[in-house]
Amino acid sequence: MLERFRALSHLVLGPVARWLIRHGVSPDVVTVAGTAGVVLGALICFPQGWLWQGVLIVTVFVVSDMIDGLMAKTTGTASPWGAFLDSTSDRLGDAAVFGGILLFFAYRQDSTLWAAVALAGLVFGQWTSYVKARAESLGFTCGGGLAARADRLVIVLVGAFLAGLGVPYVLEAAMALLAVTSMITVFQRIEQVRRQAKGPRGAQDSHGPGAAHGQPV
Ligand SMILES: CCCCCCCC/C=C\CCCCCCCC(=O)OC[C@H](COP(=O)(O)OP(=O)(O)OC[C@H]1O[C@@H](n2ccc(N)nc2=O)[C@H](O)[C@@H]1O)OC(=O)CCCCCCC/C=C\CCCCCCCC
Ligand SMILES: O=P([O-])([O-])O[C@@H]1[C@@H](O)[C@H](O)[C@@H](O)[C@H](O)[C@@H]1O
Ligand SMILES: [Mg+2]
Ligand SMILES: [Mg+2]
Repeated sequence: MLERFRALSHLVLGPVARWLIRHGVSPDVVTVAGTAGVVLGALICFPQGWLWQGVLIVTVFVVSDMIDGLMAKTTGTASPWGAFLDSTSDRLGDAAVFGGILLFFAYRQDSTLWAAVALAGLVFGQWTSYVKARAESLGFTCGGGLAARADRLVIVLVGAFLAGLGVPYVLEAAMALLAVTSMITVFQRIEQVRRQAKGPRGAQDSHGPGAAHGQPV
């Protein structure tokens, strides 16, 4: 849903990207540093119960994930390596954010139930991304759906921020929403792939999806 704001985010973050480029910073450095910041911020702050503080730190670093690609496109250095580094780093950052919230529920709230819901949000979120990555590796088109990554991050971060300010049950509601919407997104994406695979081209065309990779479709 938030994907439509990508152009707007480029407009807002353009000056930051150009400043970093002028100072000789590469997109890969921004990707790696941003991921490290997300991981450290989430895993240090959330299990301690420092929720709003953790959200502010994580938000600063998660925004760098919009800046790295913008820098690469601005300098004409966008590459398959950059795409690979960016996507695989995102998985680690996401795991730290949801893992941090899981540890918060387990150790600060003593709630196995909500820790399990956070785990479900983590698993369905990573599954969503994997479905897209695997589908694209087989030559299918796949993406979008109810809760893509930016949507998932905004839901968990807004929920944690408000919970940190003392709003009751908002983090629980956010985690439940995430678990459900991410699961729906998995099925939406699987259905996208199934339609292509079982359609006339996917089933019959030996030059269609999957053929180039020597994989069964
Ligand atoms: C008073 C103070 C209040 C403070 C309140 C704080 C509360 C904070 C709460 C929430 C904020 C959360 C914000 C988080 C937004 C997350 C957005 C996000 O995840 O963005 C990531 C994606 C970027 O995706 P990706 O990495 O795939 O794209 P890139 O552009 O990087 O391109 C990748 C290609 O680039 C090349 N490449 C990359 C790297 C590299 N090293 N080399 C390369 O070559 C390569 O070709 C790659 O393929 O961004 C998006 O998806 C864009 C859309 C996101 C729009 C987000 C808009 C946020 C909107 C709302 C925030 C609501 C806040 C509400 C606060 C309410 C508080 C009560
Ligand atoms: O698939 P998803 O998680 O909703 O959203 C995202 C993809 O659209 C993007 O291509 C990739 O770089 C990110 O790491 C993330 O995976
Ligand atoms: Mg990025
Ligand atoms: Mg990314």
